[in-house]
Amino acid sequence: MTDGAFASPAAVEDPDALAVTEQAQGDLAESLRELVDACVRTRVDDGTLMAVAQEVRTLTQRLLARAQSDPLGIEATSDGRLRDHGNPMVGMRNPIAPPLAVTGDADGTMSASLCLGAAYEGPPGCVHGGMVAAVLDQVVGSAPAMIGRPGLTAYLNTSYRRPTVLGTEHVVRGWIEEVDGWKVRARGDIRDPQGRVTAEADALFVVPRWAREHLGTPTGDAAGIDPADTATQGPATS
Ligand SMILES: CCCCCCCCCCCC(=O)SCCNC(=O)CCNC(=O)[C@H](O)C(C)(C)COP(=O)(O)OP(=O)(O)OC[C@H]1O[C@@H](n2cnc3c(N)ncnc32)[C@H](O)[C@@H]1OP(=O)(O)O
Repeated sequence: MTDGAFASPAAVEDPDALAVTEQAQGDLAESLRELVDACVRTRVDDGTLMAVAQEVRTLTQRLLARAQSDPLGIEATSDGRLRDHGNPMVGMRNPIAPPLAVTGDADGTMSASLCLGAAYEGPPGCVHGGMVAAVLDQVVGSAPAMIGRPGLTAYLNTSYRRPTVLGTEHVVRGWIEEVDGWKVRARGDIRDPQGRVTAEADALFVVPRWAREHLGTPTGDAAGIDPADTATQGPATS
């Protein structure tokens, strides 16, 4: 929920060099997304499958020649923002991530376009329900983060109204319903190209006690939004 929502407290040493590294990291992850999609859909012969598997293992060893043992956590990036590049929904470095590009409107509504392929299939031709919930978790949870309250999901109640179809552009939105101290209740939905809701969520995000002293008072840093102003606002309906 933190992806780009906060400025780094420390200056980035060499942003130009870091931008080059990020470009290479992002390109690697994107090439692996293509590989995953090809892995699911390929119909080549058994010999080719075995040969490719061996080649992939060789490539894996090249990457592991220098690798950290811990997960990525949150890092300062070349644009001076804190980002979680390992995040499985938005992470630029994570081939499992679609990745979602979440942006905020002036009224605090967060949105992202969503078009998932064969690797995310649940019911035939449709997005897996767990993936639908994860996407909503991410986009809805980014709304509290944008007002300085990057909470963990306490609950996420998801209603599935229609199938979310693979290979089709959907719009995901999240917005704040109510702010109560460090607790933020937020809602969101996914709509198909006809504007029909395929899934919607009602969620509570809580900034954990261990994080509150580090955050101090909510900063509203990323959007300059006063939580009091957004507490009763929903999104513009379309
Ligand atoms: C820098 C940050 C990093 C932020 C980094 C963000 C990374 C991205 C995360 C992506 C989204 C996820 O996947 S999050 C991962 C999935 N979620 C989790 O793993 C969360 C696991 N649960 C927890 O850690 C905890 O239970 C918390 C944080 C939710 C709350 O624990 P706590 O901090 O000790 O506070 P606690 O006193 O228990 O609760 C605080 C208030 O919230 C209410 N509350 C708590 N849970 C619920 C609930 N399920 N339903 C209703 N209300 C609830 C309590 O009644 C209380 O209200 P009152 O008495 O004050 O009125």
